[in-house]
Amino acid sequence: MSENSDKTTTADDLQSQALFYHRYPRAGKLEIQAIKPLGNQRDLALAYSPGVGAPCLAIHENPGDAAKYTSRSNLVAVVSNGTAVLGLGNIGPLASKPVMEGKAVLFKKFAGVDVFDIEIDAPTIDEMVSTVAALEPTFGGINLEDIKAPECFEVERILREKMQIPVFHDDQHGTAIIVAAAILNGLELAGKSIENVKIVASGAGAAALACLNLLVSLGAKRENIWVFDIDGLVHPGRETNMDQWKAVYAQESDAHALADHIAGADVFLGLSVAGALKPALLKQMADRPMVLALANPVPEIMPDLARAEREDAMICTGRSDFPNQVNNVLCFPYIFRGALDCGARTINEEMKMAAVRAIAGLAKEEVWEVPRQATGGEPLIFGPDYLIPSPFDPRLILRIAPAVARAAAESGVAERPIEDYEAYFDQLNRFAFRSGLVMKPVFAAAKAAEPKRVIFSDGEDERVMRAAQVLIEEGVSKPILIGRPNVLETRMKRYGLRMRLNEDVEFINPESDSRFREYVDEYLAHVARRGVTPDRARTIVRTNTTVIGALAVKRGDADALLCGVEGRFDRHLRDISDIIGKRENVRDFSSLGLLISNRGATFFADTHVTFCPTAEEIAETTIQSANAVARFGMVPKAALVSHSNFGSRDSESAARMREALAIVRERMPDLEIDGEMQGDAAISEEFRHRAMPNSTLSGEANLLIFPSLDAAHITMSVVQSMLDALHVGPILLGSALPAHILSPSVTSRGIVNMATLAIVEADIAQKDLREAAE
Ligand SMILES: NC(=O)C1=CN([C@@H]2O[C@H](COP(=O)(O)OP(=O)(O)OC[C@H]3O[C@@H](n4cnc5c(N)ncnc54)[C@H](OP(=O)(O)O)[C@@H]3O)[C@@H](O)[C@H]2O)C=CC1
Ligand SMILES: CC(=O)C(=O)O
Ligand SMILES: [Mg+2]
Repeated sequence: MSENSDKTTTADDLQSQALFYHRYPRAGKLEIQAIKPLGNQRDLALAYSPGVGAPCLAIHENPGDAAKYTSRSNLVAVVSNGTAVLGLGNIGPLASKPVMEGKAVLFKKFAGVDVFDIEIDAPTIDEMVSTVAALEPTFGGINLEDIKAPECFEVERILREKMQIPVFHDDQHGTAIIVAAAILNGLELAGKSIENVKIVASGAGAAALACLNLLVSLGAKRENIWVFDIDGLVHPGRETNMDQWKAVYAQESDAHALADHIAGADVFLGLSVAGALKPALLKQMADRPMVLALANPVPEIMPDLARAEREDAMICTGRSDFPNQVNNVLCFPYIFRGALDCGARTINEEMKMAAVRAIAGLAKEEVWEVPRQATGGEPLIFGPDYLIPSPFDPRLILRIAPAVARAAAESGVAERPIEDYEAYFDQLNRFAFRSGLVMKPVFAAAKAAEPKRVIFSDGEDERVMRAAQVLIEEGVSKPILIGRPNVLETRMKRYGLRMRLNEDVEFINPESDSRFREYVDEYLAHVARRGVTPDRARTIVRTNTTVIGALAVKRGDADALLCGVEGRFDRHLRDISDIIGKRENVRDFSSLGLLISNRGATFFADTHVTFCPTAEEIAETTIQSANAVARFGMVPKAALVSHSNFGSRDSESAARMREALAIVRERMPDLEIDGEMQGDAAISEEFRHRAMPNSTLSGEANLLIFPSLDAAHITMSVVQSMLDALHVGPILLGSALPAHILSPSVTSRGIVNMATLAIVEADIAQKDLREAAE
């Protein structure tokens, strides 16, 4: 089978999967949701007549109040007349709807911006302008989409003049911003200057001309730019298919084919149609050429064909299945986020330039938490295959939105300039990383903590190494990696990490460490009477990195241990138990899982250790869990959950939960707790009060204690999947010194969270020890 037929099969698969994706389980990609309660007569009276009259009159008196009382300031219209839909051409407004719904989803997911997609049957400039201008009362901004050139230029110009809210033609300016960022970074790598490069553009439409205009304002020379459309070279005196916007780039020549002018080009900019660049032409381009084949969904040249012709080319497409996705999705959600948040009246040149700089700069920062599919699994390090950030980089919003809002304020177009950029950054950070709010007090405590040394058993794992880099940069921890130094060095280089062995990060080499003999002796002291011979102990201490890490913590060479990225939970727990042991007065270990979702933070116990705990063990887990919850700066509210609701069943497990409640009440009288109760009663006070009006638990429980490991683990994993929640944990409870067993699916961010928590635990443990000694 040839390479081409493989591609065809893949393309066919994608088409049918895309149809399925759009059709099931419900047609389309989005819905509208209410964000205020509407559960009773009172709510109805507030949301609708008569209450709704109050905000209406307030807005009538002061139109600015629309930002306070309606969704307008977070609402954007994605408007298309369907005349240039992707590279599919003039397929009309109805057929454009999947693209516009798609843009709406991207706005929402990537930047929290609400969108109504509006497909209008308005093929002329006048129809388009009068329809869109009339929408101003509804929206905080207008994103024009897939409107063909040259009409789009006039539509946008007139609307910008008429409207007091941002009007932004995404295919022009969103594309131009990303293209500019990619080209600036690519030229930097090639050691070329924008003033000198030759640019050949295929396409003279909305996207291509806007890109060229922005490149010119960044220093590119008009005389170095050659533009081609359906009729070939845009040149003076051409009578057909010309307009004033193309004419700006007209170049004198008798030869009118792209093939006549590609020689020596440093940049090919394709914003036209599939297959517009013939592979053989690449041979004539300059050294280290940039090939931006950005037509969607099929580019001007497929990257594998381009690569086959030119090893040294830097290749970008608009697609997510190749490296360097130059697509306006990297821009439009965030430029609108920044513009809406400061009440910008427009999106001006200063704001666009701020976005270019923010995106170009982000590509040079270290990457530590971005899905790899986008680059086919290759490491994301600034270079020819990583000129711009991945669309999934959560930092895009953090870099672009504040830069845009600041530029809006400085250029005088912000109605509500951001007053506190630090608070604004925190707000965006919470959106980008849902764990932000919950983890904030833990990070603050870890930064202030004295003990800093977290030892990582899986020191050679990429996620661990990336997490170590972040921990160093954030000043949270001084990581110790268990790993072979040559492997660590090679991987640091491969992942583009700045940390240096022995300078920023210590290591223990399992194959050779001067402390080996002492570690073996220490290990034997713990396990000699359990059938472990000295020979076996030597082998274990050389090969089992959890044992090495636990020994380091036990001996005071490290303050906390993180292990478990590979291997089974119970085996890691056995090693921790053998070497570090249990805290005084604790019968057994247990574990706590934290889920963070849009609904907030909820803890689940015991998710990993004891299959069917006794009442005594449940009580112990509850008390330890409540103390752990308090470390997050939260007041624990515990529910002992069961199939039984306050004595409604007399089963063995319900009785165990009741017994556990009595023990906890005696040992920790201040804890807000009740049970046994069903899951819905734990979450809803209303349900709880129906069964138990005098419950000693108020509001929503944030700590759910289960009667069995099965129940805890299954509930947590189902809730996590259904709510798309972030998991922090498992948090090991009962260890004499801080140690946690990560799960094999943990992310770098998850490791950072757990290491931070371990530092705080180490700090508390060491303070307790000092107090006890005084
Ligand atoms: N990656 C990204 O982020 C983006 C990609 N795009 C892609 O860019 C392309 C153009 O979009 P847009 O500018 O909005 O559309 P327009 O309709 O405004 O422009 C299309 C341009 O392509 C030209 N063209 C058509 N066929 C050929 C050909 N065979 N050879 C050379 N030029 C040709 C047209 O020529 P003529 O002027 O003679 O009609 C026109 O200038 C689309 O494929 C779109 O998907 C667009 C925006 C963003
Ligand atoms: C990406 C985009 O907006 C387009 O291809 O039209
Ligand atoms: Mg588009």
